Formats: sequence, C-alpha cells, structure tokens
Amino acid sequence: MKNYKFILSGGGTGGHIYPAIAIADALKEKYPQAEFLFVGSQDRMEMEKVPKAGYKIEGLWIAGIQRKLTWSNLMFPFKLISSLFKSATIIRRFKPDVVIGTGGFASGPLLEMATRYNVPALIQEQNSFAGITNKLLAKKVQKICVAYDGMQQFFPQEKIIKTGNPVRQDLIFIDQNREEGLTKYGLKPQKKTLLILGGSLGARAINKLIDRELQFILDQNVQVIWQSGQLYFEEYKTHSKTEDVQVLPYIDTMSLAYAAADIIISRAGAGSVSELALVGKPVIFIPSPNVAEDHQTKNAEAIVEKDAAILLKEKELENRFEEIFKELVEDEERQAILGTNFKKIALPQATQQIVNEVEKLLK
Ligand SMILES: CC(=O)N[C@H]1[C@@H](OP(=O)(O)OP(=O)(O)OC[C@H]2O[C@@H](n3ccc(=O)[nH]c3=O)[C@H](O)[C@@H]2O)O[C@H](CO)[C@@H](O)[C@@H]1O
Repeated sequence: MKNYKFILSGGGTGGHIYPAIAIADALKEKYPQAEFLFVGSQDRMEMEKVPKAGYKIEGLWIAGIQRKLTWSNLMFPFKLISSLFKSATIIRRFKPDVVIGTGGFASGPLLEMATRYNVPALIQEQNSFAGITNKLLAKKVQKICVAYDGMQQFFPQEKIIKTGNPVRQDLIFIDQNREEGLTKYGLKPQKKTLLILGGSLGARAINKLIDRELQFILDQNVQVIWQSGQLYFEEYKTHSKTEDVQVLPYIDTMSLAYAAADIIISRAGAGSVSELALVGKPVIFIPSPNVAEDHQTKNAEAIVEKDAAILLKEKELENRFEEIFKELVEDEERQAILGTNFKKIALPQATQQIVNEVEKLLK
C-alpha cells in the first residue's frame, strides 16, 4: 500500500484544532504508515496543542481581520501573500495526497494553494453558521462535511455530506474513568462535582458568574472544577485555596474532567456541544452572545428543543442562575433525563464517516 500523506489545516481556537486532531488520529489508525503535517497560525494555540497530540505543525503568518483600523489590519495583505507563498512551498515539498481544512484563518491560504496544485481537498464545518474561510473555500474543494441540516444556504448542495463533528476518540468512552478523574482533580467521591467550561479560550461572563456565586454553589454541597481559560487564570486562581474548588487555566485531559463531572456548565461552541452529547450528562449551556450570527445560542437551542439540556442566556444570569442551578442539583431524576436525552443526539460515527470521505479522494 502507498504511504499516504495528509495535510490538516485549521486553528485559532480549540474548536477548529480538535476536529483536525480527531480526523488525523482516525486516519493514522487506518493507515499507520501515513505521514501527517498540520498547518496553523504561527501565534495561536495550535502551535502548542498539535505537537502535544503527537503531530508536526508549521505556522503561517496569517491572522484574522479585526473590525477596527489597527496596525495588524494594515499588515493583513502582506500576511496573506506571505502565507500563500509559504503554503505553496509546503505543498510542493510535502506533496500531500489529500488536504483537510477544519476552519480558522490558516486553512484559507493552505487549501487555496492546495486546490491550485490540484490536490483533492475536504473541509469540515463545525457550526450551523458557516465561517468566512470555509465559505470562501467551498467552491474549490471537493467535499464539505457538516454537522447541521440546512447548510446548502452556504455551500453547494452536491458537495455537502452530513457527518456530525469529529470528536477525539478518548472522549467517547469515559464512564470507567470516574475514579481516575476524581483523583486527578483532588476531589471527593462522596460529593457531586460541577464542571465549569468556558470553551477553549475561557469565558469572561461565566468566570464573573462563578466568582460571584461560588459560595452559593458550594452551599449546595457540590465540589467544583473551574476551567477559567488561560487569559483569566491569574484573576481567579486564588479560589483554588477554597476547599472543594479547583481552578485550572486549561484542561489537557478532558476525558477525565468529563468523567469526574455530575453536572456541567458550559459555553455552546460546536465542539463542546458534540462532545457533551457523547458524555451524556446534565448540562446548563451559557452560550457566547459575541459570535457570528449568535450561533452558540442556536447550537444550544437545538439541544434544548429535545429536552436534553438547559439554556441560560447571559442576560438572565443575574436573575435566574441560582433558581435554575439549585433546582437541577436537587433533582436527580431530571439530571438523568437530561443526560439520557442528550446522549441520544450524539453522532459517534462522525470521524469514521469523514475518514470514509477522505478515502474516496485518495487516488
Ligand atoms: C468564542 C468563539 O469564537 N468560539 C467558537 C470556537 O469555540 P471553542 O474554541 O471554544 O470551541 P468548541 O466549543 O467547538 O470546542 C472546544 C474544544 O476545546 C476543548 N477544550 C476546551 C477547554 C479546555 O480546557 N480543554 C479543552 O481541551 C474541548 O474539549 C473542545 O474539544 O469554535 C467553535 C467551533 O468552530 C464555535 O462554535 C465557537 O463559537
């Protein structure tokens, strides 16, 4: 068998990085001799997370455009040209059989150049609202794997395949890891555990809420794993001195954190939602209102419609958090219903289906 070569490109936030890692892991399992190269943005978190997952990565100079006039915006045309040149060099040197883009700015120049060199390309869109990079690439790639219905409003119908979002393999079977999770985070087996997640970058509004409500939460006899995000860690880390509270900047072993949790409060980024479905535990979603087309609220609403999670909007936090949280903690039957309903929505075959589509592109 030929030793296939794959380039995976995407990043900026965890939401674009982990799907690429999940796809690479599944390809590697099937083609152990294959070579993999990741291409990301040189200053973003993929430069650290991808090598941690065991893959090589190269960084482009590309970054997003901000809505105001900044030095970085003025540099954008230069960054774009530099990234297109570097992408071309990477493709000529590495000679990939297929390139896979998972969204985020770096995947733009890389897939653009790959398609100019006639390398077959597939993109994966995590959200119900397509990102700019994927919209621009849609005409040029062969296949577009999506997680939601109705994506023909952004992409050519004939290229769309609904697969769901790829999720890292170790998050699929977490039930046997509960004890290990509790030990890892220094928690007590006899107490219920609340896991608080702010998405890959952390969420200011969720951090402020927990800071304000921490005593109320602890009074419900629960212990807390609080992922603050790297950016906010300094501000909140002193809460770890409180008994039953673990503040962490970032969680590298999500499978253990999910396994330890009884109740979860989370942002509603597409990847988080797909993972939480597999986890099947009661979740209170606090979507970010600051993302394109308010897509996190739509992600959460799709789950809430199936009676599979609770939605709490940022503007309701002040008045409704205590009531909603207390009611859920006290009602184990409701917790079980939410968890069971959520698990029914999971698409555990997503990664495998995407691999099947990649295989169709191998010459
Ligand atoms: C603010 C913002 O732009 N958010 C977007 C970003 O979210 P974000 O980057 O938060 O991405 P997701 O919610 O999709 O996924 C987060 C990923 O990071 C992992 N994780 C998170 C925290 C941690 O401590 N450790 C860890 O490993 C999670 O397990 C998950 O795999 O991309 C998503 C997917 O395109 C979008 O839907 C979100 O709207």
